[in-house]
Amino acid sequence: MTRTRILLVDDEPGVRLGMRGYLSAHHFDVDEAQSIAEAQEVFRTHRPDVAVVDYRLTDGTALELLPRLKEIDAAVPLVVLTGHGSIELAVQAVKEGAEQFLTKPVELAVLKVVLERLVAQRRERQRLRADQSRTARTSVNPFLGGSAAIRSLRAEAERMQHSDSPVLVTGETGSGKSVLARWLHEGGPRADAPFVDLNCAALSRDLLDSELFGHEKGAFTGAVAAKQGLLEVADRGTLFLDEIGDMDLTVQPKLLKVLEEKRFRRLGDVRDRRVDVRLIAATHQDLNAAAREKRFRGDLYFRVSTLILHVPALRERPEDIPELARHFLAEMGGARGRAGVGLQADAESALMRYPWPGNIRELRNVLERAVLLSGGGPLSRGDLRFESATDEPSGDDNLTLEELERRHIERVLRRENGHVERAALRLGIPRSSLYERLKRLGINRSGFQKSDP
Ligand SMILES: Nc1ncnc2c1ncn2[C@@H]1O[C@H](COP(=O)(O)OP(=O)(O)OP(=O)(O)O)[C@@H](O)[C@H]1O
Repeated sequence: MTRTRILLVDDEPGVRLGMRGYLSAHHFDVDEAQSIAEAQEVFRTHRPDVAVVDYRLTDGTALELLPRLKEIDAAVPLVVLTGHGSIELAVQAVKEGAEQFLTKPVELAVLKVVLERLVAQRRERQRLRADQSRTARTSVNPFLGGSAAIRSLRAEAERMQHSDSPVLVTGETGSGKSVLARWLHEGGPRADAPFVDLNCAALSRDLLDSELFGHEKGAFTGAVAAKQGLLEVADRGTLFLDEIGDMDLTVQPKLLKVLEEKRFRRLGDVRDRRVDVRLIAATHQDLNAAAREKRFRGDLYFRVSTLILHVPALRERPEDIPELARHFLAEMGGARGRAGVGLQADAESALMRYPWPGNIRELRNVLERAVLLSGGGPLSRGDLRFESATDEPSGDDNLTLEELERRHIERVLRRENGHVERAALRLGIPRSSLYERLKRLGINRSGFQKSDP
């Protein structure tokens, strides 16, 4: 459970001391301010979860302070304290944005309950906002299968789950990097705070900037209202940056600052805000090479790759495929009222031999299509339509060189509709040499010419 930060605004040091002592003993982190000016400064930089404001301050009243705090961050609940228990003041304070009104002397146990309730409501709102920023997903077990590769991934991931250091998840597209990131969050100490998921490749530089850091009203044309960035939404939780290798070079130093100083600035703002997030980044690229080639900042690379988890490609762990396939079939069959769709032996071995360039995502798609199109009963090899250009399982390891050569030439001829010159170009050999091989291998090129227009 992450600790709750409270800002106490009161001009009497004795009152602050009493409240601070009680709240600190009950696991709150307390910041203090004694004037309107100081309160704004501390509120902006320390990002409290709730602010408790005494009505009367040396340089004004809570009614002046509340709108200014709301302007800085409207999501933070405000509690107003007064020595004059007047309904009129309460109404005014609520109008100015106070969530709660308490009369002095405050019963500390009551204050604690009020604060806890406001914080719980705020976190729930944050969580809802975070849910909207990503496609809804349900928890998925990233370690299905018993291969040595997946067992060792699990052991490493378990060691990292309770750390606060950034994690870089590497692996081919569709191998389950996002699933692993979510698992790290859900089993870790930040699980009750949001998991915010942002794909750096999907957004233009400017959009990424304003999505991540937020902006102030008027920061650019069209910024008609201030907007919280996803960093703020993820405060206390986990920020998952997918495809970090595609993050624009101008945005990278700002992210580095967040990691090093736990501070950031909204676009158009003049001051920094504090934020506490755990970063998990994912990439299918070789980020180290990108850093060497200056396509990615070296200092950011070192920072995000403190811990690295590599998700193995599916073809490197074919023994896990039957279990994954059964998992998907049970899920899909259940959703379509066709419980227990099975796999025939020939289908299972075809799945295990196919190279899966799109990894688990592709496995899921192939099975989904097969379940939709098959007539019922266990799936056979004939029900499976593989997506890659090599529409056959490769099983290359068991082929002779001659057979491999034959298959490759046939594949290229098929792609080039039997056109020898183009096929020779693609194979990188002279046309005469391709004719010679066709003859030697007994391949009839006319069989690859498409008769359809
Ligand atoms: N262990 C798993 N069990 C069940 N489904 C999984 C598993 N791993 C991945 N998937 C599913 O496969 C698909 C791809 O997973 P995910 O998005 O995590 O991959 P990725 O490596 O992040 O892909 P990309 O590089 O394209 O972002 C998703 O639909 C996900 O639910």
